Amino acid sequence: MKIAITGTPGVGKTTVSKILGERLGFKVIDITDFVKKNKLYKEYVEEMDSFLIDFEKLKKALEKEDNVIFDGHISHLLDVDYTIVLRCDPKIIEKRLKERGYSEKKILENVQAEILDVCLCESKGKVYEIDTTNKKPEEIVEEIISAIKEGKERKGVVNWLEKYFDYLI
Ligand SMILES: Nc1ncnc2c1ncn2[C@@H]1O[C@H](COP(=O)(O)OP(=O)(O)OP(=O)(O)O)[C@@H](O)[C@H]1O
Repeated sequence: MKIAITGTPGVGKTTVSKILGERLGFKVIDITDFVKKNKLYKEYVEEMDSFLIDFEKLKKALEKEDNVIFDGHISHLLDVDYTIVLRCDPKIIEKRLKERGYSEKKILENVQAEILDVCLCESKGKVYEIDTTNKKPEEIVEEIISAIKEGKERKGVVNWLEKYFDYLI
């Protein structure tokens, strides 16, 4: 089984993926690290401080993986059996990315992406969305395991637009 753990940067993907991998005995692949290490990108985009990923090369490089968790904010674009979309209050994401030393511009871009449900809208196939706000990582992992066991699908659990509209203007 291939599971994507996706969501806005700072939402808690890596934290959750590590615990989930231990619980399921699955390998965890950090997609950003994997792309950099294997040079699966077309170019580095300076102003965005990010890589333009070569998706065909990336998918080919991952196609033989099984019993694996793809941890990354674009993992929902890969060929997976289940996509778990983590959500979190944009204020918390903003605080976490500030603590990480991101630029104001990059923080705003990511907070806006969370408000606009970007990862959720791009996710296809079996999707289960979780609002992780004020939940412990272990709690989130339990919810993921039971959702996958029961083949549950869920979208539309949060709506940040009304509360945080000011971040978009
Ligand atoms: N459920 C949680 N409760 C409290 N803090 C959390 C939780 N999940 C993650 N964190 C904290 O939030 C920060 C970001 O977590 P993490 O690195 O897992 O996010 P991420 O989505 O993988 O980010 P990125 O995509 O940028 O790698 C870390 O400091 C982590 O300790």
